[in-house]
Amino acid sequence: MKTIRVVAAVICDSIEHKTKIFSTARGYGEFKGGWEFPGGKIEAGETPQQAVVREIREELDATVRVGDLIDTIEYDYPAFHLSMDCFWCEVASGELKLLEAEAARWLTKEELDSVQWLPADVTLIDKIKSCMA
Ligand SMILES: Nc1nc2c([nH]c(=O)n2[C@H]2C[C@H](O)[C@@H](COP(=O)(O)OP(=O)(O)OP(=O)(O)O)O2)c(=O)[nH]1
Ligand SMILES: [Mg+2]
Repeated sequence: MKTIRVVAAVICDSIEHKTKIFSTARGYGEFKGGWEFPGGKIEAGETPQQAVVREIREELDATVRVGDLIDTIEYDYPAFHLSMDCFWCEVASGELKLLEAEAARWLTKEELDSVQWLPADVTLIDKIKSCMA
């Protein structure tokens, strides 16, 4: 099965004290309407961290500071294997604009289960919860 290497930005209000997490609903394609973390495919020659910064500029028009790796999610979709590096991030400059997503929410720990996550993200959510205030 083909593996696609993806990065995801788990943007929080403050990496030091995480009370809210930014999530978006996909605006197009097979998973349209599913909730996820902004990001996308790593391009040739890029580090995962560089891919995060590029993707967030492309999708949200803002610059993020990339913190620690939270987890690498390995998940088998019917058509491909997903390998996704998920990083804590904070907005460094600019405002988050929805250039591709159809909706976005800042979710508290209690609200994290209130959206329909993409299947690969479900295990990540528990890990995120355990790191939030
Ligand atoms: N960005 C992102 N992708 C996710 C998450 N969970 C999950 O299963 N995926 C899957 C959906 C897609 O098949 C793939 C990521 O691709 P993408 O569509 O974001 O890639 P991209 O931004 O480079 O977009 P494109 O040019 O290929 O349209 O990973 C997630 O939390 N964030
Ligand atoms: Mg994307």
